[in-house]
Amino acid sequence: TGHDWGYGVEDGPSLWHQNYPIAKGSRQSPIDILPQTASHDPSLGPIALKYDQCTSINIANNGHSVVVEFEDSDDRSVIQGGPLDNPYRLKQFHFHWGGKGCRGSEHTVEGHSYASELHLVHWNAVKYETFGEAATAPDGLAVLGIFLEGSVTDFKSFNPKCLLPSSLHYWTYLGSLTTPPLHESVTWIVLKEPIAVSEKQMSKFRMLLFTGEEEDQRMRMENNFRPPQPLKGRKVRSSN
Ligand SMILES: Cc1cc(C)cc(S(N)(=O)=O)c1
Ligand SMILES: [Zn+2]
Repeated sequence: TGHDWGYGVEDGPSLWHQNYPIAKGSRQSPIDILPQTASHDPSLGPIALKYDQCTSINIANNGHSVVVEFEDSDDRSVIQGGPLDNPYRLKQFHFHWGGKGCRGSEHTVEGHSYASELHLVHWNAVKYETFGEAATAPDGLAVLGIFLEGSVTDFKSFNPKCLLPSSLHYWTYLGSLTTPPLHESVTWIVLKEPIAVSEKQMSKFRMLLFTGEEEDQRMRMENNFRPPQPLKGRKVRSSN
């Protein structure tokens, strides 16, 4: 029942290639970002986020993370600009985090991990009919990655608009979903500036539970992050 993969010793990231051979593909995510080697591309314009009319539908523990789904039947909540050729529609957002301390993000910056990473997932509704179809297309998805670092502040609500840092400077590269099925369909846009969350908020993530094979095997949901994957010649570009 449920998924044939996880983050444990028996089913973790190093074993995913057994059921998902693309795990050893040429554009896998996450990666370790090296700011010095990221080529500054003046043709990369700013990203534009239109989340004002966003309508969240539900929040759920999908056994691997906490996910907030959005109504995506029209273009009311979209990301555009930057490396994207057209608007991509907000579908959901979710988080990855560690068990304690500052490990937990999926992308790293010169080997530095953050406590958590927020992924705002968008799909190319101009070229594709459904999210499922877009999720298997090389230009089908755009995921906005935002680092969360522990600090003693509070953040008010999960409206994605107020989850954004002050600067929208970013790195961008072509990659994949970071959990199975690991489709190589994602244009990653990772913001340089993290947002601050309090240890209290982080502890709330850690109270979420993975759904075990047997319902009574409720394991603590933590360390639901995949380690950095080989760059395999890819270029990471930096906004101005
Ligand atoms: C399997 C999967 C689905 C979705 C919508 C998003 C991801 S991720 N972590 O790459 O943003 C993974
Ligand atoms: Zn994710």
